[in-house]
Amino acid sequence: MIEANGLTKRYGERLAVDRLTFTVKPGQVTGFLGPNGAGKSTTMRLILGLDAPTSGTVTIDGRPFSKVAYPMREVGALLDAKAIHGGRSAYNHLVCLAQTNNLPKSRVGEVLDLVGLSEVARKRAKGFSLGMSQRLGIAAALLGDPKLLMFDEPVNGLDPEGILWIRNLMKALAAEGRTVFVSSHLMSEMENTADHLIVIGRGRLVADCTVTEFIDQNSELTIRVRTPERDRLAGLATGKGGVVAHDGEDALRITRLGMTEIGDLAFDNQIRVHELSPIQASLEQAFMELTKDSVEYHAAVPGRPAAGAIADAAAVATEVVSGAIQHGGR
Ligand SMILES: Nc1ncnc2c1ncn2[C@@H]1O[C@H](COP(=O)(O)OP(=O)(O)OP(=O)(O)O)[C@@H](O)[C@H]1O
Repeated sequence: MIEANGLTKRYGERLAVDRLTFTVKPGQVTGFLGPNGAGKSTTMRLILGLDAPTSGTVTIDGRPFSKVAYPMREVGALLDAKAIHGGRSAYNHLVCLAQTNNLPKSRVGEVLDLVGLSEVARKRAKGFSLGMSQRLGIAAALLGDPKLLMFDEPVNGLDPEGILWIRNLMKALAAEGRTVFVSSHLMSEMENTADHLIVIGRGRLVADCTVTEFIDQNSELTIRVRTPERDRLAGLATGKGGVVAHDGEDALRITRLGMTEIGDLAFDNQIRVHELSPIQASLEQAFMELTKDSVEYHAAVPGRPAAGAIADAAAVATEVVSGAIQHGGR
């Protein structure tokens, strides 16, 4: 279990991590989400003691990482896949790690098999593609058979087969009762992998909830109605407080009114309805909506104010949303 309490990291003027308090529990995959520059890697480095917090604490099973007696047996981490000695073979790289951490050499063959690198084990790591390096990094993380695993953007550089493989691996590790903490800036990836989500924006906690809660709290249900009397129904729905948009010649998209209300409204006014269907926003849309104000770099959009202005104005909105979610989600 990872417990962060008021965790804060400042680099000069930049507050990279801002009073983060959260718990990562065993037996499930916890997705750590946030747009680029949100503070995910910094938080992971703080957990692993690679950087010291400016204030606050973070512990692994109740102890700071520096007090963990056999680090590789307790925590396996993949932070930067390319941070390996390129002149060594994959096999030698893992053997060195095993020896310096008092782990049996036999474990090297096992993890190479597990990540599918046995055939290239004797090749130098500097010739490895990013995907192969990711697999080698995962092999190193698994070497000590640790009960806690942390992966920073593990699907980077992996092809679709590799992505599916790592997704299943993370789920299997969690099913064995391990704590699995994985960062990504891609909500679509986490939607398929994580049970629980910790979302940050500009270093601050934005959401701490299950995937289902996240969708429910951050996406508005839209109802699509197809009717030959589009404009009459639009007027009636607006009168009832609905927010209405046209969706082609004969259809509307309505929010703020439920499906039953819209159906009854049409029936009471003898309007024929040819389709009445719910459209739930995807997790990706919910995530973009929630964090749009806390991304570090915005691409310029013609006709819109400068990125800084948008980000500043909306940082306040993010705080409001954050409060609502944290209180509503528990
Ligand atoms: N060593 C450092 N010195 C100064 N600033 C830093 C340092 N490390 C990170 N930062 C800044 O802290 C903020 C958070 O960076 P971090 O890499 O933790 O974000 P991230 O969520 O992992 O982003 P990404 O998805 O792009 O990797 C950024 O503004 C970054 O520029």
